[in-house]
Amino acid sequence: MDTKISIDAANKTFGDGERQIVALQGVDLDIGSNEFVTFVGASGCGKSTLLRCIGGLETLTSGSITVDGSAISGPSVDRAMVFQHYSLYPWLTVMENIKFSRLLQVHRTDITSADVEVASGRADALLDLMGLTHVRDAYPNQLSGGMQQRVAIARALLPRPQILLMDEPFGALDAQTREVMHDLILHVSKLEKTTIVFVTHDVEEAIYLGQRVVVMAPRPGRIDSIYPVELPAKRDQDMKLSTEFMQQKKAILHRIRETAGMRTDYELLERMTRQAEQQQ
Ligand SMILES: Nc1ncnc2c1ncn2[C@@H]1O[C@H](COP(=O)(O)OP(=O)(O)OP(=O)(O)O)[C@@H](O)[C@H]1O
Repeated sequence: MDTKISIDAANKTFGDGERQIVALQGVDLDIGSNEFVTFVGASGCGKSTLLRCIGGLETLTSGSITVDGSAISGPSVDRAMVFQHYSLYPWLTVMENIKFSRLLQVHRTDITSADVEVASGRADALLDLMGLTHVRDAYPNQLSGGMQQRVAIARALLPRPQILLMDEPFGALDAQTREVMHDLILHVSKLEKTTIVFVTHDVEEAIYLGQRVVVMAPRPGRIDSIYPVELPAKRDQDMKLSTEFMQQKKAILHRIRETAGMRTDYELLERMTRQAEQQQ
């Protein structure tokens, strides 16, 4: 595997003393070039923290994260981030939102008008790819949630990032739109050879998209287990109905529940219901 991102003994703590939270402890992972890795795990197991550290939005307490062998020292256009909430500028049109970061840079001396022209051509191509050409002059509040998220993805892809970091990007979308977005992002990752690190709560989504599913565990946040996905590279929605898919989904869900120490005490619930009925 040609390693793109190397995470080595990564630790991250927040606060100190009794209030100290170990968000990440001893995380080791190599992510390959053009690999699509998905992260799942119980709430608070450090998924977003790890993603933010790769994005350079947080710094590790100890350990290191390198990209192509160089330690990261902050955010970079090579590592674009997409979050659950679209964070588009409501006063800018779709096209202006996509080109916003480029427009901000026009005063930089190392950016030529030719660069801006290339970016404009790429913005047109991305609009087309995302099926947004017909709404290029619309404002965000005139778009559906799925369309807004497509604008946010096009904006992230404009500088041709080598790495795309996605934190529950489709969490707020309905099931049908989410399926469309899955096939779209798989298509983009192949076309652009982007390395994608994707955090989700949806195990089905994690298996469908990922070449590997990393299960994290909480308190302290750490990698619990890694599941290679054996599905054919060219995904098809019907694969979700296959026995292999179902079995892997079941195994991962089971593992997440175990790591979270979650247990539904049905007996207690039944006793409480009976007591309440007797008191009526
Ligand atoms: N800025 C911060 N200050 C203090 N604690 C933080 C901060 N960011 C995260 N944490 C804590 O670190 C732990 C890991 O949080 P993180 O958001 O990374 O988990 P997560 O797996 O993404 O959770 P979820 O699935 O609920 O989004 C949590 O206990 C959280 O409360």
